[in-house]
Amino acid sequence: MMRAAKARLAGLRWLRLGLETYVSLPLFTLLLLGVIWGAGFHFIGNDRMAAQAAARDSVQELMETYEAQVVRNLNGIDQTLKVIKYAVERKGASGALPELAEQGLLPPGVVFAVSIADGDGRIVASSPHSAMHSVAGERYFSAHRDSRADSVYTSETMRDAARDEWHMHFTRRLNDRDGKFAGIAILEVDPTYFTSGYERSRQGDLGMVAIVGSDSVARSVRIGEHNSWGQRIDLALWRHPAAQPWPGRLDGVRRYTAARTLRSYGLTVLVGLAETEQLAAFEQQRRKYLWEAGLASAGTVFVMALLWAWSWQGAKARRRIRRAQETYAAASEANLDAFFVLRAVRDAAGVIVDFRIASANSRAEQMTGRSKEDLRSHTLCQWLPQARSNGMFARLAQIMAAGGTHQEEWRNEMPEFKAEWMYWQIVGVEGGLVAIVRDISERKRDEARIVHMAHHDTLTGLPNRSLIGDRLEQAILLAEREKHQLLVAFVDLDSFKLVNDSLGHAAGDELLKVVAGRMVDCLRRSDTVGRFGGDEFVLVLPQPQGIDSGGIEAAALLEKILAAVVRPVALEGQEVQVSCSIGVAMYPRDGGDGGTLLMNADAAMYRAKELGKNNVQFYAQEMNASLEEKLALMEGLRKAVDDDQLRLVYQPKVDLASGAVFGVEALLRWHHPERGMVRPDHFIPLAEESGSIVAIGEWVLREACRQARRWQDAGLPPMVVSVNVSPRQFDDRRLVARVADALRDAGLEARWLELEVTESLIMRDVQQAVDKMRELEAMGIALSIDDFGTGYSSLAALKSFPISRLKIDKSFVRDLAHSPDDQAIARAIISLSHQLQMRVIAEGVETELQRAFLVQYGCDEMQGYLFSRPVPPDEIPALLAAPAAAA
Ligand SMILES: Nc1nc2c(ncn2[C@@H]2O[C@H](COP(=O)(O)O[C@H]3[C@@H](O)[C@H](n4cnc5c(=O)[nH]c(N)nc54)O[C@@H]3COP(=O)(O)O)[C@@H](O)[C@H]2O)c(=O)[nH]1
Repeated sequence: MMRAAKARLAGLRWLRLGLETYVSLPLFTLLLLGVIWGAGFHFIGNDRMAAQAAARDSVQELMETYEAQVVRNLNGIDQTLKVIKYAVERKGASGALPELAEQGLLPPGVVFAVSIADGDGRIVASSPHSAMHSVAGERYFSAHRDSRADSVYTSETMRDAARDEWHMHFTRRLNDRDGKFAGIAILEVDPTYFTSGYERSRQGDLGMVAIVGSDSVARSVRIGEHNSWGQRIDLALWRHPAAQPWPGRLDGVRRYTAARTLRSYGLTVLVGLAETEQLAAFEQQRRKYLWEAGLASAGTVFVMALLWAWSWQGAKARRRIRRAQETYAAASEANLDAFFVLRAVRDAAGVIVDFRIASANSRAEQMTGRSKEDLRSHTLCQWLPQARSNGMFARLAQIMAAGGTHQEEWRNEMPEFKAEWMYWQIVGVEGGLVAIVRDISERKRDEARIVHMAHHDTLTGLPNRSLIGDRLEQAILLAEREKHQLLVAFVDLDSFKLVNDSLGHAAGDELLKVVAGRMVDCLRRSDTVGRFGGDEFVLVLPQPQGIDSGGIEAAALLEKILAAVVRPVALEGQEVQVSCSIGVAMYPRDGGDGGTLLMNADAAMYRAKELGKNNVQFYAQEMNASLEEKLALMEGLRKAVDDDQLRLVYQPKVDLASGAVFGVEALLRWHHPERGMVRPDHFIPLAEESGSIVAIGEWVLREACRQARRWQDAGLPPMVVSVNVSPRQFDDRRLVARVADALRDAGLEARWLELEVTESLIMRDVQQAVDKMRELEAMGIALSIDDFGTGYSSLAALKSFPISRLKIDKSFVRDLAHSPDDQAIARAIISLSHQLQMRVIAEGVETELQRAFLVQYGCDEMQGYLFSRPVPPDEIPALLAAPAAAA
């Protein structure tokens, strides 16, 4: 089966190949050439046979004529000899010739010479007269003498003593009355006499006539104008002439020949016509035929070559098109785009009136919900009637006229296509168009999403910094044109960091979303609220109501925002409360451009923070001074370490049970060259913000370790030195290495160093904090939690930390004597610490009441002005030497 199918396919392929003009044309050309040359050679053959037949007829005809002429001549000669014989026998030799001459019976002497020889061979009479001589030695004489035959003897062509010219002798025997030999009558004839009838017009230049004796010696031969004699001619060859010409030995020329024997004279007459001359006309005709066939062949080949080249180009083009079609079909089927091949439908005037759908691929079926057959059975405007009204048809017709490739994107409103956004590429092709159509709805949605994301904050969905800038610029332009004012407010959440650090980022994010929603609810649609970054928001209020009348309404709106933000938010199962500080700048009063307005609103916001947070401040010029101050401090901090402006003071830590100092906390001081002493509260947050805390923290660590070593070297009892570690320091990947370096360089054992980290710091990323703290613990370093109670530590998390000490924040200690809440908190922390097998220390202990309360509830240690303020290192030995504080 398979083989049969293969054979059928191969047959079809050959048939198709055969039908290709570029293949059949050469075959047809060969056939035509065959016909031309076949016909040519056929005609030539016919003409050759006719020419040969004619030549043979001519030679026969010539034979007849020449034979008759020769016979006539010979008969005349014989007649003359007979007359002479009669006259001699009647009158005797001397009287015969004059009488014959007188009677006019002698032939003309120009051609013939007549003589009579007696029985001894002596010439006894002659005409014209010749010298007496003897012919007794001649063969013709002896032949008659020896034979009684009464016949003519023909001699060879010869010359003799009597006559110098070549001549033939025709002789007859003379008898006396008794019948005895009495001599001979001789008639000498010029041999050319027998060939003088040669007609050049009939026989040509190479025709031949000859007479030959029975001895095969030629008596007279004429070929063209040339006469000769004496040659030996093989009469056997001549007597059986072939139908075809043959080359004679005389000159090698091929001739048609004929021969007749004249028995009574012992002669044979020969005629020959040269083949070249007889067939000359035919040869000319043959050449003409060959030329004609050659020309016809060249013409045919030329025309066919042109046709072949044209057809080859056509076949190549068709092959290219077929391959392109196959490629197109395969590609279009595999393509994710829909393909439509459209053929222009034109009216009688050639104007495009519609497009026929010539083909479509599978994707087109999916996109339109119609089968390919269904699509193909429609024109474009039958299928999409609205194509005429929505400009689609006109556009296609225009592209058809312009040619080339066109691409466009458009929002689809035609229900026939299942796509919201579409892209098409239209390519003009011969007689129509190819439309490649793609559903780009998804891409458009992505683009819109990306544009939205580029201009909106992903967390809150509010405009981001870039869009806020745009909106602000737009609002400024509008305000400038309309001569209105514009309000720009910088909103910063208070204590947001605390929430973020303690409850984690997810809770912080949730808080930001809630706060953002509340602010949006407070504003008009024409206002903008955007997230500037972190916990900072910006409000843009074009044409704020009431600004002109003292800003009462705008202020009320901002107060409303303050109130909305401060409302508690439920996060992680607990209620969290944050406030916000708002700074306001007005256009055009506080700035003419967006950058200035934002900067001034930011300065106002900082003033709001300084003034206790949770309030609104309108920008005043002097506010920028504090901003400048902040920048100046940051710049100064960067140089503080190198310029040796930092110092450490140490505050003792006292064991409540023994009253002994067991350790000190290192506290940083900055001796500013111009400002004097700057408190850590002022510069630590700036150092943290600018990143210089890492270098400063390392200096503190090294200096504290060196100081502890100095004290030990000075003979003081070894004690633990506590160093505060800020969040940024703690996040430093090299913290552990830095600590190890500081200990090694100072020569201090790790057990004399304690690191204090805040509760909020370690609760940001519990696992990372645990890992790092375990590394430090492994080195032998103690860890304590500073400011405990201000954050949101979970019991489970606390248990996982390698902490040896909790420090009750001084905010709970301050009112410990009077505040039942603080007392409860302090008691709870003390109890919790002990349950977790940790020691607990209270900071900020200033009074005996506070100390007494702490002692009563089991607090282990204390730190505060009650025992000592932070002091320079050289004062520590004296404090250690003082009597132990009363328990
Ligand atoms: N990361 C670092 N933080 C540091 C470093 N040095 C200090 N700090 C932190 O700065 C904050 C302010 O410190 P400071 O002004 O030194 O105040 C400390 C004490 O002077 C003060 N204190 C001590 N006893 C009392 C008291 O009885 N009453 C009272 N009103 N204040 C008192 O408390 C501060 C110590 O607090 P704490 O660290 O929580 O123990 C402060 O937060 C420092 O931590 C540093 O090198 N690195």
